[in-house]
Amino acid sequence: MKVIGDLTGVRGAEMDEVVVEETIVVGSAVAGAEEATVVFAGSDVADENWVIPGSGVAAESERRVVVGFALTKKKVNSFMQPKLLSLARKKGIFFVEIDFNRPLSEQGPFDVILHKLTDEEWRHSLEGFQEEHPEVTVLDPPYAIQNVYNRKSMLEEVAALNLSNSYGKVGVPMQLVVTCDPSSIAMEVEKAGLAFPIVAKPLVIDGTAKGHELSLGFDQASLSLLDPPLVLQEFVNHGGVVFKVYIVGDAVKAVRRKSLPNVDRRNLGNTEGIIPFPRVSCAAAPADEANLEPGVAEFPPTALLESLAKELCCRLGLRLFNIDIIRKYGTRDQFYVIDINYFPGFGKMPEYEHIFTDFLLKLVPNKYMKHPACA
Ligand SMILES: O=P(O)(O)O[C@H]1[C@H](O)[C@@H](OP(=O)(O)O)[C@H](OP(=O)(O)O)[C@@H](OP(=O)(O)O)[C@H]1O
Ligand SMILES: Nc1ncnc2c1ncn2[C@@H]1O[C@H](COP(=O)(O)OP(=O)(O)O)[C@@H](O)[C@H]1O
Ligand SMILES: [Mg+2]
Ligand SMILES: [Mg+2]
Repeated sequence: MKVIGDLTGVRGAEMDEVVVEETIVVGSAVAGAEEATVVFAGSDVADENWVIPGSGVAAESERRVVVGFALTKKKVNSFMQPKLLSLARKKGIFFVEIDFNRPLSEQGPFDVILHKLTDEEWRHSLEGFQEEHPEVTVLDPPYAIQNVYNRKSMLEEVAALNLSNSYGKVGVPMQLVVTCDPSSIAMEVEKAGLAFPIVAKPLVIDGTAKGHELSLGFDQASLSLLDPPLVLQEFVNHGGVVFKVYIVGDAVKAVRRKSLPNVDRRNLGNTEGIIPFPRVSCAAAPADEANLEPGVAEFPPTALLESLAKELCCRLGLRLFNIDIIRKYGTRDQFYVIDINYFPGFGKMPEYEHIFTDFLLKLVPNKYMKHPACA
């Protein structure tokens, strides 16, 4: 493949050195240079050679994957890590921060919009933009995200799926939404037949810490201390390990995290009250494999997670999420999904920079194609 000219000026083509099959091209080019297509490989992704289609070195915006992003500072810090940005650049993917002070339609052009903001104004402007630009992929559609911001609707598709195959069974713990007066909670719980201990979770996740203020209830009398609206979920003994299963399109990767220890139901009478607990399963709390019983530490079968993820991608209409799944203690293949998070902490997902950039390129295949010589 001929390479003519050099590579500067093609915004983002700041490679000092690219490998073009056995030829090393060193230098820089002026965008819009005469003929040629450029085949280049980012130095650390040598197995992926990409050709920029069409004649001439890319005229700037028409031959690059431009991802507009609207994220909180916290999310930018945890997600936009240097290793992601540099690999993305090598693959011709450019992240452009969306300016909230200008109409979305005056920005771009974008191939993809990546977002995780909860304010209504943003949602409204994004939905308007989506109508004008159906060609732009929105990760993910606001209506689908809203579904997992409510702890009732969040798990409904998992319950409806009721996945059961030779690898195992995946359900959701018995749960009850309470919006009533606190004094009536005990009666509602008794009517629903929920067993103690019970995990009390805010019904709505609003992006603030409040949406993660969970507590454990051990006896009926204490339930009147709770502050609806809540989801009350039966506590399932699971050996102190939760599996966080990250999903990026069709890529699935599980990690182990610390979780709440088993509760001995024979001692329930000795424990009472509502006990708040911290975010026990955050990244700072990986599950220490050494102290875990073998059956507890064992990851759920990959095939089970992959079929669960595939189904939920379709049913939830989401491509970027994770699932918190636990194994019922004492069983080998009885699993419960207890939480689903939209656009979670992908920065903690092993190999996320490769997984995420490959996913983005697959979203806009006509922008780049595998050069036949490299196929
Ligand atoms: O609801 P749970 O199951 O706790 O999941 C949380 C949320 O996904 C958080 O994202 P958000 O804050 O956007 O809701 C994420 O924080 P980051 O996005 O900062 O990574 C946490 O990452 P860890 O704290 O690393 O687990 C992850 O554990
Ligand atoms: N039904 C349950 N049974 C046992 N442990 C639970 C249950 N629900 C939550 N937990 C524990 O509480 C932690 C946080 O619950 P989760 O529903 O994931 O809320 P959050 O959205 O704040 O992560 C879980 O990682 C797990 O350790
Ligand atoms: Mg969780
Ligand atoms: Mg969550």
